[in-house]
Amino acid sequence: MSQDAPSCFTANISPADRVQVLAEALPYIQRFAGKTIVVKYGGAAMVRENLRDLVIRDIVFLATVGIKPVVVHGGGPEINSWLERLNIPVQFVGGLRVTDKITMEVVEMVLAGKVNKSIVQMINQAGGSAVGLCGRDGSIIEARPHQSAQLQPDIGFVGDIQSVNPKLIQSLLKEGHIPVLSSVASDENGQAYNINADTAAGELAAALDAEKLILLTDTPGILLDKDHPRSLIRKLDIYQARKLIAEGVVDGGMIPKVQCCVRALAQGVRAAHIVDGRQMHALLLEVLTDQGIGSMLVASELV
Ligand SMILES: Nc1ncnc2c1ncn2[C@@H]1O[C@H](COP(=O)(O)OP(=O)(O)O)[C@@H](O)[C@H]1O
Ligand SMILES: CC(=O)N[C@@H](CCC(=O)OP(=O)(O)O)C(=O)O
Repeated sequence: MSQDAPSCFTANISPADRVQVLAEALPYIQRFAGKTIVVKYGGAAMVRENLRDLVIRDIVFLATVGIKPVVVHGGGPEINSWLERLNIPVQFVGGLRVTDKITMEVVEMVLAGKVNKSIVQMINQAGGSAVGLCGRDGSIIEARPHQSAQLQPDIGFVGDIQSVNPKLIQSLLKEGHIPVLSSVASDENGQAYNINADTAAGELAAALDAEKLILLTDTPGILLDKDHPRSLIRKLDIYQARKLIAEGVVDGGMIPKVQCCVRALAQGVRAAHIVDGRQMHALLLEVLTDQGIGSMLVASELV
């Protein structure tokens, strides 16, 4: 066994058990083969090296068995670190980065450049065929100023999504590539905008009529009490999700995640999942097991 072999093959399990594991995954592989799954890649799964390798391999695994993963990535911490190096202030309002002209340039260089290309390289090295894009490529995402920008003009070039044109992504999927998208987009005049990566993933999932939207993050999922990991809510529908936001149970960075799941579900995505990217093989556990992991949001509990 080579040193690079996936951990599930170097773990101390017998060949018979390995075959058993694959046999149990088969019904899920058959169920999702040919279906699109949008993965928001961020949080610890992107920052910690050991987890990064596993997530990348999981993505390549899904593509290899005929499922169509589309990766939308974040990179907030990487942007922060470059802004600090350049002595540019880092500021957030309501979870969104205040993005003036120079910050926008750094955001684009970091997200569409460094982060995007390093994910592409890792996927290719793991045996997949990744194509890196940002919202500007093929006019995939058209942006407009964030809706609160009129009220808070100094939030700068933060964008909302005006429209999504999924054609380029669909042709890449057809050819067996793994699209990797950063959430930089432009408006009709070519002005660049910085869009929250969760929001971009949700809208893209809707435009692609995806089977699943999976958001990898740094918590077990949606918690009833965010300080108690055991208070995980396993399944909820749009109405319950909205209620949790209104009651303040869901706050901070979890708000845009839950909101983008709700919007994706309302537009026809079959299920949205908020899962713990710190857990090894979180993606495969979500897609290829009955119980899944994390929180699953559906349009209606009755479905
Ligand atoms: N009800 C909740 N359940 C889980 N996390 C919550 C909840 N409410 C607020 N949060 C916060 O949301 C954070 C996740 O959002 P964020 O840090 O923006 O994630 P990412 O960096 O993966 O995009 C959690 O670390 C937690 O502090
Ligand atoms: C408007 C806005 O805040 N954009 C985000 C885009 C990147 C992102 O969303 O990255 P994470 O998923 O790692 O947080 C930012 O500038 O940080």
